[in-house]
Amino acid sequence: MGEDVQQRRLALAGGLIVAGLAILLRIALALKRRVKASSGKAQLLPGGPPAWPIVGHLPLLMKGLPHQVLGNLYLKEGYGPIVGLRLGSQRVIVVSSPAFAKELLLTHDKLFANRVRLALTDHLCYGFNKGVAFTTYNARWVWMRRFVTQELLSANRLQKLAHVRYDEMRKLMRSLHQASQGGTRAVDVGEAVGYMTADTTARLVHSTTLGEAATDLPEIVRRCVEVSRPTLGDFFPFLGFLDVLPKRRMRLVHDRLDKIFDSIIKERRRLMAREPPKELPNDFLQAMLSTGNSNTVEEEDDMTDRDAKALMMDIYGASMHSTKATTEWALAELLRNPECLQRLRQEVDDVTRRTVEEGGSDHATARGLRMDVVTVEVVQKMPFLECVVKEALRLHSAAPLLPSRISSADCKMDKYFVAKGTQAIVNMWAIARDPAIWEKPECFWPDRFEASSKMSFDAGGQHYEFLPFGSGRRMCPGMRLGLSTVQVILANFVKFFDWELPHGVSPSTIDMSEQFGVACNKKFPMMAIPKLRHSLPP
Ligand code: HEM
Repeated sequence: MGEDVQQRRLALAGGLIVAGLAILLRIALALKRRVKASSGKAQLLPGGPPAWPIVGHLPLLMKGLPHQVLGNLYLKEGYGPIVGLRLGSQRVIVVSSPAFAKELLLTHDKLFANRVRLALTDHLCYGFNKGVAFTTYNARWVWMRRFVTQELLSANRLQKLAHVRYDEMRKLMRSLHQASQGGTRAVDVGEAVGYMTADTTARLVHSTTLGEAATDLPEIVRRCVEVSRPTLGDFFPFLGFLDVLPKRRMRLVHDRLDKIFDSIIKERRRLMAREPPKELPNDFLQAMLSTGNSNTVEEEDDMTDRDAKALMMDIYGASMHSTKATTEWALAELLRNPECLQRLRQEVDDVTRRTVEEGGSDHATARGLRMDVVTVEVVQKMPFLECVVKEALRLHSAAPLLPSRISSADCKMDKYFVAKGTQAIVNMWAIARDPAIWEKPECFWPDRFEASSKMSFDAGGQHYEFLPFGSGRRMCPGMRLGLSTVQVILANFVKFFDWELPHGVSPSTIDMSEQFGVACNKKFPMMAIPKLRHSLPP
């Protein structure tokens, strides 16, 4: 008993000493920054609301969804478009204007091209500086990113694999029709789209569906989202050793995913041992396993099985959630705005009819694809659809806070001094709702993006008012695939189905609350009843 009390006292004393040293270190570093700022004739960053001792501005984030709380500092509480905050022991700048976003993502792009190391990178994924999403800016990342862009996401590659996307589109429509029992029951549209994007990604990456490798996929995806929350160590790295439980939970999910990826790779290696090279699938997995894989050494342009698994994890993680979230939000906005839905339907019907009347001059026919599914080529002729998707991306960015970056050297942003090791967050949610930039910012109004309008931005990362795919070196490499997938799904949804809301729900009562997570999703699933307009493609 006595020993127990003594041990607790020792632990408490140890804790106090660590906290005391941390505070002293913090004061010393703050003084050093002040000296550096004044010697370089720069000013210190404007601060946010008063910080709490030790935890800094962390309690602020408990007040609501992080993008909204941080965005409202600028939009409602009179703080500037750049503020310096302290989240735990981490220095963070939050940027809420296109001008500062440009300075960060263009002027200082290289300096801020490093991602932040989090518990989930080490325990759910395959570790920091593996794969392509959670890495510093280094030669290996440059090679990996080029590899993903060329072997998976190039226009040529996507064109060759178009049939996969249309197959999965047909499957999605059949599954919705079945689940709705012939148009009589409401279905969870986002969930169905999520599985469709998972299976499409799987077939693009390794030519088999995920369902074939993992029957418990829905449960694993749910667990992935649950365990991806920030941990104590993300804010206080020196306390990371206390994250025993969250790390254990991440590990358990990681192990289940690892088994699936292992089985996919093993199966391919068996095939490689059996079949001549020309009989093997010409897919991304094959490209990864053919990089001169020594499986032990890590050369810059070589890939071990672990690297291949890390890349698969990143690609699934980055593509599934954001594509699903964007499609679900866009459909929810269309159901809330029946006149937009009607206008979109008119466009889809007109363009598809014209394409057929023109004798199937559409590329799809030339390549032997069925005309019945609206294809990527056909959606390119639908300007209103493009505006609808952009407006959904503006109001409901899958990443309302662009994933944090961390600076590799001191720099100056405008007149402010930003120290090496500062994390930077661009708040797209705030920029998208700034009435100084957007007329009626809260309104779903696709026409604002019309070609003749001064807001006819594309999403390619050059217009800092509108960055749904980010910008600069770390910009989303899957933009082309993500955008066209959302467009194709929506066009087919309105072509083949009339959409009704469940009993008791009207357009004005659809709940548009957000849930912050891997992607910013609808808090409540979009339930709707799909009623067939045309017979479905076989
Ligand atoms: C509508 C769908 C999508 C949206 C809204 C979206 C959005 C984003 C955003 C905002 C980023 C962060 C960019 C930055 O920090 O500047 C990102 C990164 C990334 N996205 Fe996407 N994305 C989508 C689809 C896809 C798809 C289909 C893929 C691949 C198959 C993909 C792969 C990636 C990867 C690998 C990264 C990390 C890039 C890096 O750190 O170098 N995304 N995405």
